[in-house]
Parts: sequence; C-alpha cells; structure tokens
Amino acid sequence: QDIQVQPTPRQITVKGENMATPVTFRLEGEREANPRAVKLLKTFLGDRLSSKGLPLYLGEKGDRAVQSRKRQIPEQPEGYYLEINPKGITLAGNDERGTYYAVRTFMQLFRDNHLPQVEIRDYPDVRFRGVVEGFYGTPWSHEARLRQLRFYGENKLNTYIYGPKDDPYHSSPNWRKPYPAKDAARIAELVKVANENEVDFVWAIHPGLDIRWETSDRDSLMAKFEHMYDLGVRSFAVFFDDISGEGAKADRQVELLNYVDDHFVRVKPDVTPLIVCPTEYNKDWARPESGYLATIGTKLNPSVEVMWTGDRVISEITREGVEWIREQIKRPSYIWWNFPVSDYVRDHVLLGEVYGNGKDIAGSISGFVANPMEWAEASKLAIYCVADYTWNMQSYDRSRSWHRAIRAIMPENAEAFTVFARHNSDLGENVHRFRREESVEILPVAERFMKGYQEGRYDERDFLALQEEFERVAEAADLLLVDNENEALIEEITPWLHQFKILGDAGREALVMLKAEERGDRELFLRKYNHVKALRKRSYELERQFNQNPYQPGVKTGTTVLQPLVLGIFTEATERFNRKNGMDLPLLADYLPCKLTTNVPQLEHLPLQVYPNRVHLTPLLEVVKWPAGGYLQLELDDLYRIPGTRMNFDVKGDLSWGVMEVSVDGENWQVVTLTRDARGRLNGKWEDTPVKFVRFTNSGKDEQQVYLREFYVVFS
Ligand SMILES: C=CCNC1=N[C@@H]2[C@@H](O)[C@H](O)[C@@H](CO)O[C@@H]2S1
Repeated sequence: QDIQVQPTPRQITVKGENMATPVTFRLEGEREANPRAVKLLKTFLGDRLSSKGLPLYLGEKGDRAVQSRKRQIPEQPEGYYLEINPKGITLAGNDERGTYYAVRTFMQLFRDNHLPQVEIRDYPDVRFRGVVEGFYGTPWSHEARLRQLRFYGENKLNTYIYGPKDDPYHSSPNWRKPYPAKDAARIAELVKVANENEVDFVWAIHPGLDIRWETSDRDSLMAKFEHMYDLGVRSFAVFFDDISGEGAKADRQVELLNYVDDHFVRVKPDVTPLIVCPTEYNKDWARPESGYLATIGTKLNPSVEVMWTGDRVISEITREGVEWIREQIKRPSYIWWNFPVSDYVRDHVLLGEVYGNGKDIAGSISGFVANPMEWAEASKLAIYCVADYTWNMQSYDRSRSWHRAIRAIMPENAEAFTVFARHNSDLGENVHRFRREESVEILPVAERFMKGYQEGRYDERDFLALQEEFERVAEAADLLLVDNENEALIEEITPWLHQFKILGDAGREALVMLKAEERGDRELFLRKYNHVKALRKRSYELERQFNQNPYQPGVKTGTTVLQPLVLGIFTEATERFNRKNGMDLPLLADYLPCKLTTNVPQLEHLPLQVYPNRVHLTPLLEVVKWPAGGYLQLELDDLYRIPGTRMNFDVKGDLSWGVMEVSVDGENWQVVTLTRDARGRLNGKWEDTPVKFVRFTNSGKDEQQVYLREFYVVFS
C-alpha cells in the first residue's frame, strides 16, 4: 500500500497486511529515552497509554529498551529504526534526535483503526537542514516564528538561523547591545520551543557594517554571545555579508572568528559549531586575486562552518559548484539557498515547486538552509519541499513533494490553493535574472490559442480550456479569501488573492469580448470592454494600496502567462472591433517605455519601476561595485524637463566622483548641479530645455562601493 511519510524515508519494507490498531500501548524505555521524544509520543498517544497493551519500545542505541534491535539502527547522525508488527513496536534512534524522528514517523503512520506492518531504516542526507531567516524586509513576527519551529519539528528540519537583516540588535546599530527585556524573553521562548521540536536555534550577528577591528568590539561581540547564551542559545553564527570597507577584510574576519571559536564556542560544553556567512558568498563575487576565500580556507579554524549561496546570489546548487567552493574553503560548504526569498521581487509571492538543485551534492555540503519570504506561512510550501529534498535527495520528486506540501498546509482547500500557487511562482524580470516556471499546464494551450486567434483560426477546445482555467482562477480566489483553516496564511496572501480574483474575472470577460466581436454584437462588446477596463483600473488601485515597500511596491499575480494572455486577447479583440466599426477605442495603457543602459555589471538587468511621471531604479540590497568610468543612463521616450531627481548611495564619505548629465541627443551633455542633503542624498533638477537622456557617471579614478538605496527621476 502507498505509505506516505514526510520526508520520504530512505528504506521502507512492508512486512505484512495492515494490523488492527491496539486499543492501548505499554511504553517501555521512557526513563532512558530522549525526553522530548517521550513527551511527544505520550502527548500523541494520550489515553491509549496503559500498563497493559502492545509493547512500544522507545530509546536510543544502547538503551535497554531497544537493545534487541541495536544492529538494525543506522549509525548515521539522526538515523532511526522503526518497526511495527503484532508483537510490538520499536522506535529506536541512533541518537536522541533519531528517536524523536522515529516518533514523528510513527505519528504519520498511525491510523485509529489500523497500523501498517513495516520496518523503516532512515537517516538524513544533509547534516544541518532548515531555514535561515535572513531576508531584508519586515522580520517575521514572534507567533510566526513559533509556528515555523513546530513546522520544522514535523518535517525533520533541525536548524533555524535567526538573522533578519532589519533587526537592529542582529545588525547595526545595536548588535553590541543586549536585547531589551521583552525581546529577550521572546528569544528565550523561541529557544525553548525550538528545543522541544529538536531544532537548533542559531542566533546570528551581523556586525560588519560598522565593526572596528579592536578588542573593544571583539569583546562587545563576545558579550552579546554570552547574553544570548544566557537566554538559552546554544548555536551561533556571524554574518559578514552585504558589507564593504573595513568590515570586509578576510584576515580581520578570520582573526575574530577564530578568537570566538577558541574562547567561546569550544570552551562551552554544549555549543554547536560556529557558522560564518562570508563577504564573498557566491562564485560570481569571488575574486581569486583578493585571496579572500583562500584566507578563509587556510586560516579559519576547520570546525567553523562556511555558508555559500552557489554560483550566484540566487542560484541553483550544482555538484560542480559545491565541489569548486569546497576546494576554496577546504571544507564542505553550508548552503544558504536563496529561495523562496522575495526581497528583491517584493510584489511577487513565490509558491512554485522546489527544483533545479543537484541530487548529488550531499557529499560536499554540511548544511542546506532556505532563505524564505517575509511571508512566513506562504514560505512553508517551499520549506516543506526543502525538508523532503535535504533528507533524501535521491528519492526527491519535485511535483509529488509540492502536492503533498499543499495538502499539508491547506488540506480543506488544496485544490484552490493548487490553482493559486500554479500561477504565482515566477519572479518576473529581476536584477538577479532568477526565474521559475509558472502556469506550466495552461501555457501550451494559451500559446496555441493566441497564435490561432491572431491567424484567424483557433481551436474551440482551447477556447473552452482557457475559459475553464479563468473560472477556476476566480473560484480559487473566492474560496481562499474565506478559508479559515490557516488564517495566518490567508492574511499574508489576501492582496494577491484580490488581484487573482480580478485576473480570473478579466480573463473570462476578455473571452466574452472576443466572441462578441466575432458575432458583431456591438452592445455586448462595449459592455465587456468597459468591464475589463474597470477591472484593470481596480487592479492598479490594488497595486497602490497594498504592499507599499520602497523596492517593488504593489501586488503582481500571474505575470508570466495569464496576465499577458488577458492583455493579448483584449488588445486583439479591441483592434478588430475598432477596424470593423471605424472606432478608436483606446487599448490598455501600458506605461511609457524607458530604457536603461549601463556598463556597471551589477546594474545591467536592473528592472525599472515606471509610473506616469517618474521612473525608479529598483534599489539593490547588495553592495554595488561601481567602476571608475562606470555610468548608468536612462533614455526617455520623449523630451521632458526634470523637476527632480534623487539618489541615495548610503555613502558617508565623499561623493564628488559622481556626475549627473542630461542630453537631448545622447551626444552633447550638460552637467546637472547636484546638492547633497542632510541625509546624504544627492538631489538635482533640470528646468532648462527639455531632454531625453539622463546619465550618472563615476568620473573619479577609483572603483566606488555604494548601496543603491534610491534612484529616481521625475519628468514632466
Ligand atoms: C551566504 C551568505 C548569504 N548572504 C546573503 N545576504 C543577502 C540576503 O540578506 C538576501 O535576502 C538575499 C536575497 O536578496 O541576498 C543575499 S544572500
């Protein structure tokens, strides 16, 4: 029979027919077994526990209760052996966590009226598995974190790294200070719940923005770690990512890390290995001539774990890639996988399948933690799949895992959530050029239909299939908006659900427009034309109302297939109607194109936020290395005055290397006077003859390392 356990166990042997579930169980071994496993099991069995009944042997290798099965227990860390048969049940761990996992598996196999007769030998591929809360944006709430930790316990994830960039006590300015009492109490509670769920709560510090390489700051960091230790934290990390200047020096970082390792981590009896997030944390940024990774590899204590995001900031993890970095850092890397994090595409939610990572990488990595979205509940979809993948790579099946994740997270509305997730999985154009599949099933139908429609002959079955899909979209949105099985999740995605409903309605109405135009039914066409325009307007209003962050404000859904399909049908039908009726109904306004050209590598694919009278460069989270002579140029679609332009590079020092110029023809340039305001931002304007080009150049002779916090141009 199809026995489903999450994550997929390494080896399951069915030993016979299902057996009736005993009314009571006699628990053997509770005094020696892992107390968290005992507690979990006793809570689960409740009044089915008694001094009589089927014996249930619980314990770790070496405990008396499971002595007879000693040889069956896998010797890998966190491995376990599970046996269910009419004579008794054995839940035996190679270590305490293994026993806990045996109980978790038993709980999934348990049915009120029957138990499978099975033997399971199981252990994880990857040593450290879990999540790093390491994104930019609103940190997760305390309640969201507690729910996460329980979710990790259910899915055999053993690591949660606390490192929200926007927590001022994790990063600057207060990394040197202890948490205020209320926050400290919350951290202590997280540690307690993490322990109950056999999750290592790793507290990370991000000192690099303003650290000084003196003993005073080293002592501050040690004191902060002691403060966290007193709150119960037993796992620690130091993040040196996304910094420049003094803090980025490898030998200084290594000196500090080795000191912390020698005088804190290794002197405490119960602290797990130190984890570091290096400044050069992906291959794209690694510069052999800097010797950064070589310094890490040769000088950093071998027991320190080194994190790595892969060949690029956002990338799929390949065997070749992890073997390359292993050579550089002289140890397996601890993968920080940047998915489903969306802090660089904040108007999207990423609910698609987890795929693209090698199944042959386990031998070269020590850990694999996913960096999630600021939407904690919505991130569970990908986290569930990462749990399945990191536990047993060889048997990982991206689609099976994803469908099981949906049923685990939204059991009552799994179908509706599947429809929603199918069409909310790609990122759209983004600075990292990382894309995901979206609307996979309907894509071929949509492409074939649009081609047929434009050529004057489409297949009615395709028309009906699209109509059905848009109906499902509209239904799914409404079902999920009133769903109460996971209210925290619905609250997170409500803006996207409203957008999704509009998309479903607009799709159905555009198809009615198409038929009305074909039949020459002017009255119906005009009605539906106006309805779609109204829906489009509602969609823009939603964009302005929700999720107003300074990076990618707004609410995008179905951007890769369904939105373009609706626009395509609307445009084609309206153009035909206009031609046949000598009318000039306007098409859906699409914002004026504005072209960006640059020779600064990190800005090459920077998407623009274009509004009726402003164009914003998408701010970047990482440090931008702006070479001497590096320029960024905006070409507008017409001649405009520039009533205002603003740049914020978050640079305290000298900015005289930066020059802004405007031009009518892209050949002759005039300099724009820039003034620096109290917050260090550069402001300028151009009220003279209207211009078509604006450019900003590093006219100095050195490379500049800046943050692109804000860069916009207002034109009129
Ligand atoms: C191994 C270290 C990775 N450190 C990182 N810091 C940044 C993270 O805080 C972002 O969430 C992520 C996505 O925008 O990009 C890099 S990845």
